[in-house]
Amino acid sequence: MPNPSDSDHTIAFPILIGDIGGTNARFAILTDAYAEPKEFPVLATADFETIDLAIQTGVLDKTSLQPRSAILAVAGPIKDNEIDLTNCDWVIKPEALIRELGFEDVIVINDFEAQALAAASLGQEHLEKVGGGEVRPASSRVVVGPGTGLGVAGLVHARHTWFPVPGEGGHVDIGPRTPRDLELFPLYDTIGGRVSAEQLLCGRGLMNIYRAVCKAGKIKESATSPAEVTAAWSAGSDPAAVEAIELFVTYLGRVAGDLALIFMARGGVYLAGGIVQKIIPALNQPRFREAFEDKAPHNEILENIPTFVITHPLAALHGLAAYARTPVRFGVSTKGSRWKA
Ligand SMILES: Nc1ncnc2c1ncn2[C@@H]1O[C@H](COP(=O)(O)OP(=O)(O)OP(=O)(O)O)[C@@H](O)[C@H]1O
Repeated sequence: MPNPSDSDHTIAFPILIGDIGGTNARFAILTDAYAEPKEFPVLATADFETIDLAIQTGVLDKTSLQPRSAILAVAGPIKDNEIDLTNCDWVIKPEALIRELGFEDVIVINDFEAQALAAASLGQEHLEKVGGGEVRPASSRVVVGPGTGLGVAGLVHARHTWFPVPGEGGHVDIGPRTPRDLELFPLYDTIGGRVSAEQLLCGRGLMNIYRAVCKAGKIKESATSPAEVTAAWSAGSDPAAVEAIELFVTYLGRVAGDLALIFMARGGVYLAGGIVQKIIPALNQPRFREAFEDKAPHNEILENIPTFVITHPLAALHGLAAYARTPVRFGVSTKGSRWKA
């Protein structure tokens, strides 16, 4: 049974931290609050039948350290004793991890909650600023990450503590705003009859935009994957790919601006995930910030909110490590998501 309370703020070292994505799982062990995490090679989730096997083979067999606790960030709803991951076949069974792998304490959190912890703890060297505005240190922040899906989390500062606010913000509606949008929106694939932000702002979403641009211009599609669209944009070899990336950053600016308004994120908006790291020059063109700031009557608020690309390659693990070192700094709720031996 998951522990019903979240009043216990001690997590015993060594602590295994893990970021379990749809495609990749990344693990590290923290031996104490001061040491750098010992990282292990990134594992492809498809290579292991279960997470237990991945932890045993990819981590425990490679070290003499026996972690006492585990903190795992996962994409998927955390409920019950069996946690189904959204984009891969693994099912996390914390009680089995305790029984079979010798953990005393297992905490499972949402993957974007981990990204929010990263946004609270990453230094300037892991952030690339896009546009103007300055961070107000104790103000709310927002993390938006186009990846396999569109992840969103808020980060609220109160009582000297950072509270991550996980949610399903990637599924908000996005509507047409320009004459070009009015041509393209009817061509976008919908979900349940609507264009949600995630329909446009993730790997699959980039393809959705690309296909619509090709269809509108009666152009033959040449790119067949998001990576091919960004490669063709970067090389300037396919005008449809160039427009698709321009629209992608415009829509990202629009949604990021909305989220900044919702959280009054004067502490900044942090763009996470693999895709944004590949399109930083496009984000630096004026259209991303123009869309972000185009929020009458509140343009001025948005002009003063900074936006950053998170460039740390293992940002979620970094966030988990910060939490593992000093859990009291973060108001992470473990109610119903913590299991003890
Ligand atoms: N070069 C690229 N340009 C644009 N999109 C890409 C590129 N390479 C991969 N993608 C797309 O990025 C998405 C994956 O995003 P990301 O790397 O952030 O992973 P994730 O959702 O966090 O999951 P995981 O951690 O398991 O990889 C996929 O849709 C993929 O097609």
